[in-house]
Amino acid sequence: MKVFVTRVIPAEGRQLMIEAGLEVREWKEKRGLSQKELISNTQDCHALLSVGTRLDKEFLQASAHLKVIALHSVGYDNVDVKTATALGIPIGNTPGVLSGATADTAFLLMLATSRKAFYMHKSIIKGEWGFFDPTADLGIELRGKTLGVFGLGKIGLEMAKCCAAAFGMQVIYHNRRKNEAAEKEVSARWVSFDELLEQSDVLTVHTALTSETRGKFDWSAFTKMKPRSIFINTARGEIHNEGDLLRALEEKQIWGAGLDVTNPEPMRSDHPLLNMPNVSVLPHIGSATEETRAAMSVLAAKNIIAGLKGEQIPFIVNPGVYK
Ligand SMILES: NC(=O)c1ccc[n+]([C@@H]2O[C@H](COP(=O)([O-])OP(=O)(O)OC[C@H]3O[C@@H](n4cnc5c(N)ncnc54)[C@H](O)[C@@H]3O)[C@@H](O)[C@H]2O)c1
Ligand SMILES: O=C(O)[C@H](O)CO
Repeated sequence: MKVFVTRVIPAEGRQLMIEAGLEVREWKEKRGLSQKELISNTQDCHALLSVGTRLDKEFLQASAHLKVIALHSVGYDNVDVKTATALGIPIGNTPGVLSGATADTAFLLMLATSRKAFYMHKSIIKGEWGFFDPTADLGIELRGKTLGVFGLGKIGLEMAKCCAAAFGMQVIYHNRRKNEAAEKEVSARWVSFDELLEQSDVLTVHTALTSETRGKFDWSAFTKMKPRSIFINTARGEIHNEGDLLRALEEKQIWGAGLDVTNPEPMRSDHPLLNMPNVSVLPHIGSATEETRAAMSVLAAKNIIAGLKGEQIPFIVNPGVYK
């Protein structure tokens, strides 16, 4: 049986599929696939392993013969899951194995932003390292401050643990429902969304992108935050409104921001956020460690192998497909 893979993936996952007797065809070009290329490459395949490729209704309807689709990500906001379920196609993702690496990225952005690290690094390259000025380029300390987590799930909990252990930060969070197990692990306290905005010194976003979370951090939200607070988003760029974030920083409604995700991606290289001292931006590298990407490829391969054997896939996004 044949699997089409929309990017070259780590050897660990590819090997697992080859050992299971599958023919693996990877898209090796250094550019994304067009919709037409995606459809034509998938036509003679039994499964698709998708690395960040948008899978919309048109693609799924043209590829209804697929026995399984495995995503090389935990997020599945770029897939029309409803259509896949209606067509009987199981969709798999890679939860858990990337939580540590992604939380590390949020922690890195928080610390880098609080000390203007990216901006100061650029100032050396520009030849601006002058005399020692005790009043210039000052950051904000994190010790004992309040961390607000929007979405205390797997990644949010890892971030909360890091912040509590490293800086003794108190953790508050907002989920639709309380996460009592996580509350115990980091002594977290549930608060309303408005209280999260009003009380957080650092507010870090870790929800999926859904119709409820899209655009949640807009002008109205930023104006409720503390003037010396830092906003971190490693979840999805569409959860914040980038124009409103820029204005909130320019008008000092908030102090700083750290982003691993932007809207759109890639961010244009002359975006004004990239020149602000209190802003740190990374190009969506949350899960980008050798260990994590290898583990993600293995989970995706396990989903493909199980799906092609006609078994229930181990990491399923749409369990309704089996009912
Ligand atoms: N930057 C990256 O490279 C990267 C890497 C991995 C994941 N992500 C993103 O992070 C997201 C979270 O991943 P996870 O594994 O922690 O997921 P998770 O399901 O374990 O956690 C998400 C949490 O958000 C909560 N939540 C959902 N909707 C909510 C709402 N409307 N209001 C408040 N809380 C809500 C859920 O209850 C859950 O606790 C993914 O969906 C993905 O978009 C980004
Ligand atoms: O959702 C994820 O796993 C990351 O954002 C990679 O796409």
